[in-house]
Amino acid sequence: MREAYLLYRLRGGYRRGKELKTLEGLMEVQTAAMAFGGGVSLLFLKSFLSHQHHKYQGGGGGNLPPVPEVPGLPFLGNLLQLKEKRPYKTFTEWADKYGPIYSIKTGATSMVVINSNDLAKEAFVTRFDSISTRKLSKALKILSADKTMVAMSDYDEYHKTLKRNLLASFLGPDALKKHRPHRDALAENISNQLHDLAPNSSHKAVNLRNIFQSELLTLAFKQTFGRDLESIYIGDLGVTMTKDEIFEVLVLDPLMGAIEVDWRDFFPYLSWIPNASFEEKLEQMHLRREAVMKAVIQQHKKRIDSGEHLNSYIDYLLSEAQPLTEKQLIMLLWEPIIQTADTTMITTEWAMYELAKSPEKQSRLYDEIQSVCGSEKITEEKLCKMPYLSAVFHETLRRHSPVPILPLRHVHENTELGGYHVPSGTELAINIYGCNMEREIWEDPENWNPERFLSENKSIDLQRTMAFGGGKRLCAGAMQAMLIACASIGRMIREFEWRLKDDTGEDVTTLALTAQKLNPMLAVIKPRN
Ligand code: HEM
Repeated sequence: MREAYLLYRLRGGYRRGKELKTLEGLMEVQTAAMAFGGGVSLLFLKSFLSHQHHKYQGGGGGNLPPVPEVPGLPFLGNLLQLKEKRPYKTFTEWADKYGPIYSIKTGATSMVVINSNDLAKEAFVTRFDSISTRKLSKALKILSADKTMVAMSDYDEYHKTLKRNLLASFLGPDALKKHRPHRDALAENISNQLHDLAPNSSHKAVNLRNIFQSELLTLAFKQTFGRDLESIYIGDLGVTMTKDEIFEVLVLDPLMGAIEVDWRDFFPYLSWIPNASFEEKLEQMHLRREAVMKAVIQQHKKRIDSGEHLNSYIDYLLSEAQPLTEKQLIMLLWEPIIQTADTTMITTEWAMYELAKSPEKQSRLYDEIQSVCGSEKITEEKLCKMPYLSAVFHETLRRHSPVPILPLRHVHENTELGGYHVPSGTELAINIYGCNMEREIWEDPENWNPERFLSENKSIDLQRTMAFGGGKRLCAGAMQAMLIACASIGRMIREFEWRLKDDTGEDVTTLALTAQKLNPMLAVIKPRN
């Protein structure tokens, strides 16, 4: 068994501290393009330019002007200008120079980038019918099992059915009520672990991420399968995996895999050229995830066959939903696990980082909690009475939007945005980070300042900051994320005083597909009386 496990690891099973590859990987595109040689490049350049020319002259645009272009290079377009690991920053800088909507070329693909709230709303609602599909990168195609999940599917009947299922059993108001004991257990467990660590935290700082992430995974398993999972034998791989290892296969690997760059994404007409190492890496990731999910599903199918039913997503999908293929079942059960374990943790960690950095704001929040709860526990019912806590949550989503660029949308018929003609075949990037940094809407946007939401004098709706997207593709888990993050932040501030272990100034660097803090927050915590 141990040998099989070692063999599996050697084949690339787990890699900690692996090198990040985002658009930095575009450098490889340059190398690849050079490798094809000048003659070939010129040939493609000619066909590329003629294609672009026809697109912009093509029908459907009426008299509307084309979207302003960011100047780039022939053939490569703007690829080399996107080497920065955080393209949302580059997009936002370009918005200052070229306006809130512009078009860029990533190789042979035209992409329109939107950086303002009004334009995003236009794309979410008014023009949605022309922009409701997705054209996935090679990596996302493999990892989403070719759109077999809610978030990556086109907006069609399949998507609507899946989203309905998810809301009915997992994330809608009734389902959230039923899963309440699991969220309460999460808050309780985090509190207990922090109390255990507090006495030594001035020597050994507390890494909230480790605790929170593991509890979120527990929650995700309870909601998806009815109970937590400590370890499991994976028949297809011949190994037993611990919870940490399962987390790596189900959450960390796919998050990293999703940002792997295959140069053929930028030059679709070169798709016939093999890129075996890329495909093998992603396929391995997919197979490992599938093997783990299959093992867990098998275990629970046996439970259900034996007559034991639990309040869980798998019980719902197998009894109430229309029949699903094995591939669909695997993907639908995996999706909320990765979604639960990632963005809520990112938001909570950023909020706690900002509060630990700012003793006055921390005190203000503590005073609010005390005045509402007195000697009683914080419960979800009391959250609506705490406007400052809500403001902390929304300001964190604004300043540190966990999904800084929405998954790309595909324009499938000629349309318009902001008074410009956008031809069919264009990719659309909605830069949520850019929208949340828009100076006309947010004063001093770089500054994390929850007070800005208090002056609004009205309740804050979940779409105020664009962090959950909008329209028909609005995040299905927004309410769950809000409940977990607010209840946990409230409880952690109520029970402890937080300060950063090393307050060495701003540390707002991010990592990966979602805007995870690059360096985990390390804090010293002191129990309050
Ligand atoms: C703070 C936490 C979260 C943030 C900021 C967030 C953000 C987002 C964003 C930006 C989208 C894309 C919308 C689009 O493409 O237009 C999305 C989609 C989605 N999210 Fe979340 N999310 C969070 C938590 C969750 C949780 C906890 C779940 C489930 C357990 C979840 C489930 C989904 C699903 C299913 C979709 C696809 C919706 C669709 O395509 O119709 N999210 N989320």
